[in-house]
Amino acid sequence: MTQQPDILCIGSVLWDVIGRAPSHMRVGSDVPGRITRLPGGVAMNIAMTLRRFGMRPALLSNVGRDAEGDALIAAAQGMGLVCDHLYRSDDLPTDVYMAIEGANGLIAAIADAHSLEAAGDKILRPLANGALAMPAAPWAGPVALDGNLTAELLREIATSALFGKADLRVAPASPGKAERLLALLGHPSATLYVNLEEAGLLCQTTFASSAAAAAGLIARGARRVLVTDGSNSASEATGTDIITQTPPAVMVTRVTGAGDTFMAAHIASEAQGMARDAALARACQAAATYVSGEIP
Ligand SMILES: Nc1ncnc2c1ncn2[C@@H]1O[C@H](COP(=O)(O)OP(=O)(O)OP(=O)(O)O)[C@@H](O)[C@H]1O
Ligand SMILES: O=c1[nH]cc([C@@H]2O[C@H](CO)[C@@H](O)[C@H]2O)c(=O)[nH]1
Repeated sequence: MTQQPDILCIGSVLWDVIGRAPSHMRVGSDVPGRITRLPGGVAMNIAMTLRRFGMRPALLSNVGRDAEGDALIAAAQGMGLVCDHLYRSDDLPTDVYMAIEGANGLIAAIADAHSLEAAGDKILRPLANGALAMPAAPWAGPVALDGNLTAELLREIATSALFGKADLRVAPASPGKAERLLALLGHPSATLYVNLEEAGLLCQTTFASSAAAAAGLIARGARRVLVTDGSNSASEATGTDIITQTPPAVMVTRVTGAGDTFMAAHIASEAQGMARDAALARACQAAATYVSGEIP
């Protein structure tokens, strides 16, 4: 039986292939280490985290009809993610992201999300054909949308009636793709989740604080934004005010994924009816707990 989701995660769902070595690495290094494969892609990461916070996300993406795709869907279903609405392409392979991490941090990464880009608006069919929604009754719940979609598709979403009633929560896929989100900046029901660097890229400037960045994005037409800045304060801004809070101090053992944890905790807190201050505090706390190495 198809499970009814309470949030849609739209964007990349792929395999992360991560090579990790304990040594300091540079261009051309060839060192012993470990290579692992785990479910990834921004939409998938957000969905996995939302699930931990008690929500029931459905994935909208392209997954190939290949062995990698079958294994990825089995992993997602095992975590309780709704996979019934994924587009399974016969000719587009499952996407993959590859990163090399040394003792000195991320050395380099390549995101091959070409199949998602090629699938285009086919991934959105369940929002029009009645499977999840239809033009006469558009999806009226939360949507976590990632910036792996092409700028063209993001522009279409920004004006589509299929998203006219949705509570859009938007995350960039990487600093390199941050500018794709410009199409959604003026969307009347979009909330943007960005870090300080991404806020600067969207506004073509640099900001000294999350509050300044949040104000800058509102000035550029955003309806609501949340800006994080690592251990420094995080801010939420609307057209009327800005609230700012400082995450609790913790010992950092991991950083990748902090932004996803912040966003998922914030969305889940609001879905549970928490007020703005409380939701921001819970998101800061959850992401700080995550970077400290614990599971929030
Ligand atoms: N050093 C830290 N100490 C405490 N909390 C932190 C630290 N780094 C990150 N956090 C928590 O995580 C949130 C998001 O961090 P950050 O701004 O680094 O996100 P990000 O750059 O999107 O992360 P990533 O891209 O690695 O997932 C912060 O608002 C904070 O709550
Ligand atoms: O362009 C992209 N870069 C990185 C990711 C994902 O983000 C995580 C790393 O920051 C990782 O899961 C990767 O798949 C993506 O989906 N698109």
